[in-house]
Amino acid sequence: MVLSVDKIEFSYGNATVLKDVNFKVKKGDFVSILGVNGSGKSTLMKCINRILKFKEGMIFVEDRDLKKMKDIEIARKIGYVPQSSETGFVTVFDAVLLGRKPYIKWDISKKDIELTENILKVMNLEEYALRYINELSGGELQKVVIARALVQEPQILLLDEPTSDLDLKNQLEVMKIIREVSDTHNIASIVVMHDINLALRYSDKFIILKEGQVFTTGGKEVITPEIIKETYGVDVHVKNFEGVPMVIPKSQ
Ligand SMILES: Nc1ncnc2c1ncn2[C@@H]1O[C@H](COP(=O)(O)OP(=O)(O)OP(=O)(O)O)[C@@H](O)[C@H]1O
Repeated sequence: MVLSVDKIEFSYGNATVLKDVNFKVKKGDFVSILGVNGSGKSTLMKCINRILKFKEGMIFVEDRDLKKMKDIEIARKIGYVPQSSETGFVTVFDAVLLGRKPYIKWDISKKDIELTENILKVMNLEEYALRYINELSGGELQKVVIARALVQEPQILLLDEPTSDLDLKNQLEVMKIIREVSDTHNIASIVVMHDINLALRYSDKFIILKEGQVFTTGGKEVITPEIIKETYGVDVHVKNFEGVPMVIPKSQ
């Protein structure tokens, strides 16, 4: 297991947002976290990256206790792409290269440059390399932020709604890249998703959060009309299309 989340609990002040959250993730897994707005998905991602400090429970990254890890160790092992992207007066190349920061001692190495060039190519961002990131569209910027997390060569990649700003082509492209990176580099990707069908197409494991608790977890088989109704309060059909289950809301 590359990640074990063991009975964690988190509160903002008196408001408990995560309760008794338990799950395990293996190398190479592509896990989608689903749940309604406010169910605790982003909070969970921030606890795994130790941006937020949970009170109860434990998180293990491989066999290391997250609470005892140094910041640099976390930065090397976990890549995190938050929901909202920042802007700034740096080029796309430099913004992606910044992902190598946990590895750079004195100077940027040939490997840092090569990895940056390679990921820009893989993500079709080469032509933007010298553009300033504040001159990009929301979708282009999103791809840059994902490229920066990938160049970090993490063992765990946390992505909070990575496709929310992207058009259809880029949604598919980004999910395909994340899937390929998980497979070829054996990275565990944990992705907060609102688009259940996109999640079903690329993920092999699902964690559904409801009111801060794991409501259900498992493979594609957990996505049933009953579970969707109980999670989102919506009546749906789940139909197989070209071998992939699809969630289709019933007409109201
Ligand atoms: N900084 C904060 N301080 C206090 N409460 C917060 C804070 N951030 C989030 N919350 C609350 O915690 C709960 C869970 O929020 P969180 O952002 O984790 O949900 P989410 O499932 O990611 O939602 P969404 O799908 O809308 O992004 C919500 O009720 C939210 O209002």
